[in-house]
Amino acid sequence: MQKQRIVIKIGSSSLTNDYGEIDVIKLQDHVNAIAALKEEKHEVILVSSGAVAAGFTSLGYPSRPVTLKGKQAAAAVGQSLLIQSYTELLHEFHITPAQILLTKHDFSNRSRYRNAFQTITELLDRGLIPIINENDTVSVDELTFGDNDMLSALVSGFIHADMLIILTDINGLYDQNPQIYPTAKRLDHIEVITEDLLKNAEGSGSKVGTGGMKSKLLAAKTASSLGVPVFIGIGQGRNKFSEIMKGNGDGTYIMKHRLGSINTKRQWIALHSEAVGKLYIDEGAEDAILNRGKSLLPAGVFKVKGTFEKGDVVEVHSVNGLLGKGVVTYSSNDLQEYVRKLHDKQVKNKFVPSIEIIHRDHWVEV
Ligand SMILES: Nc1ncnc2c1ncn2[C@@H]1O[C@H](COP(=O)(O)OP(=O)(O)O)[C@@H](O)[C@H]1O
Ligand SMILES: N[C@@H](CCC(=O)OP(=O)(O)O)C(=O)O
Repeated sequence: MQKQRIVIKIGSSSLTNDYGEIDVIKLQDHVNAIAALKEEKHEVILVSSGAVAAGFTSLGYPSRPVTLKGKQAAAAVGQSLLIQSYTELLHEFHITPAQILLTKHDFSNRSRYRNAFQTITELLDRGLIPIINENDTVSVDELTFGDNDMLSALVSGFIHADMLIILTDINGLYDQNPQIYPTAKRLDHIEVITEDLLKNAEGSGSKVGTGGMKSKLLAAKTASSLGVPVFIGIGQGRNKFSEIMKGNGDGTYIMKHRLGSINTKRQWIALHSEAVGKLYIDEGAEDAILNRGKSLLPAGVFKVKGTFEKGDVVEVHSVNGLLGKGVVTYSSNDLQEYVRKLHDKQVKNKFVPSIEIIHRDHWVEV
């Protein structure tokens, strides 16, 4: 098999037991399989949960804490225990891991986003295994990724992974929660994640996991929209990841065919940037940018709202509502002036330049 770049997300339930301890047998199995992938020269990025689950016992909690300070303190303890265990086990295979703790801010800030990308790429180029987790100790509720399923989807899009493997405690997605409906059927392959599938994936998971199947599906939807095929399921033994990559995994494959990957800048605009203004465009401009792949020109803009600078991200609306987001090449002041002149019959014909306001490469539809 050709060299592939694989993101593997391992949930708390696949790393720890219900008593807040790292399950060394489970961990050893993952490490053996990662080492097998490395032997085959694949690049591996691990998104590992388990910090809270591995740390709460040392803090004297009887079960996974529910308060923010409890979870953050547990993560501070558990994260170092986890990395220590990974380091020791990977060392047997002469593999060095590198810990990366990310916050949502690292994605929303364009230069931090670029830096994270460069660091991960450098680690991969040098043969290391980045082990990523959310920086739980400093992330507060409204500023979190939600869960590591979503973090793994964002990471896999961001580094253009060939596949995202979400390893969990169940062999894939069922048409209903199998814990409640014993006749539920496993879905082997899906292309589109429908509202129905999401509704039937609600319901709690293990005592140590956070998101349940629904969060995995939402993550798969994001990864899929970024052109990354996803596997959700289980596996055992040294060859579990290579078997999953070959299509023989015990779980659900989610892949859309004919989808190319989306470049990192457009991913950032779509998923992480904050729009600071709004442009309202007419039907001709809507057709040009949505159906004809054109850049947005000033002639189609009839209203500018908000204060922004050249290089900021703005929303674009038409009478049909929000169309997408893009990076503007004008400040709001210049643009307002430009649009005013353009629509002023007195000066209209004297005003010739027609430089794009949003270049097509810096535009994403919602
Ligand atoms: N439709 C469904 N198909 C499969 N699993 C489901 C479904 N609905 C709910 N679940 C639950 O989701 C759980 C997996 O989520 P979770 O325990 O959070 O995993 P992890 O710790 O690996 O992130 C399963 O064990 C199962 O109980
Ligand atoms: N960042 C948290 C994990 C959050 C999370 O999404 O957990 P899980 O549902 O087990 O993948 C931790 O390390 O405990």
